[in-house]
Amino acid sequence: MFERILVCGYGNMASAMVDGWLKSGIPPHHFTIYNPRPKTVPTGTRLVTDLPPTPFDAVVLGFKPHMLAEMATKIAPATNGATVVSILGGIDLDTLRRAFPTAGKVIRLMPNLSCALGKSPIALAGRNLSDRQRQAIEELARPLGPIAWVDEDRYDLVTALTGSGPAFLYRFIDAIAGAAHDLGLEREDADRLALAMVDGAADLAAASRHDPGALALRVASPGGMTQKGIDVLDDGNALRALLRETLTAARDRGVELAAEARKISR
Ligand SMILES: NC(=O)C1=CN([C@@H]2O[C@H](COP(=O)(O)OP(=O)(O)OC[C@H]3O[C@@H](n4cnc5c(N)ncnc54)[C@H](O)[C@@H]3O)[C@@H](O)[C@H]2O)C=CC1
Ligand SMILES: O=C(O)[C@@H]1CCC=N1
Repeated sequence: MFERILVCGYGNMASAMVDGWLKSGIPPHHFTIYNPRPKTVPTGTRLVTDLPPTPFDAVVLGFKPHMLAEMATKIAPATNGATVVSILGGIDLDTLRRAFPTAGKVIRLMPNLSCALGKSPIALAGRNLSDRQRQAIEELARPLGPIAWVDEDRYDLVTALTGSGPAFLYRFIDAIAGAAHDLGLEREDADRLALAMVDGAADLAAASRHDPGALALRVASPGGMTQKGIDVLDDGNALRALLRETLTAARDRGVELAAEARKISR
């Protein structure tokens, strides 16, 4: 169990994680938040703009990948013997280990913004972990959403699907509402209706014993309206091909980020 947790970099993602942890009942005094620019942090957590000399059980890396080299030097003392938990897109375990040679274990943890609700899929990767270490990581990750240990060779793909995925889905919601507006709905009404539709449809799919492919068929009456729309999405496998391209581009950027970080950390 990690009790002294340092969160380095407190932006969109790290703050969503802290919100999720606090909502799950972890006491706020477990968290020290290190951000050079003062921020509003949840009551009971400690905000520092200089690193304290006290030891930590876990250090969460919540800054941008390109800052790794600079941050590794800066926060090295805090990582001594601690478990380093990285949410940095693309950055692999070897690079993290080189950046934090005195850390206990280094772990990759890929969340998304739904952490704040405890509903983010959490991808984990780490090496040579004892059962106890694995358990401690899982205990930290579980309040944020359902966890999955992932082989590192698939980690960037999983990141594209679950870490970047909300952005793709938000674009879809925006696009379907925009399309309805183009065709005559007030934009505000289209936005509200599209979001409510996605909310209900996702809840239903999560609760259903049918997979989304089968659910689509339950919506589409033969010869009806929905099927005509599905035919457009399916024409030439258009939607699937577009999403394959989308995931490939995101995944491959992870490979580039890793290569850039390797150059710097040598
Ligand atoms: N935004 C998202 O949905 C997801 C982001 N990630 C990862 O999370 C990390 C952070 O991304 P975001 O939260 O989106 O970025 P962000 O820009 O919102 O947050 C970065 C934070 O780092 C802070 N920072 C800047 N210089 C610093 C320094 N010298 N020391 C400590 N903190 C410093 C900034 O003030 C800011 O609060 C990235 O590595 C990204 O790959 C991973 C999964 C999803
Ligand atoms: O865009 C990024 O690089 C990060 C990784 C997954 C989501 N945000």
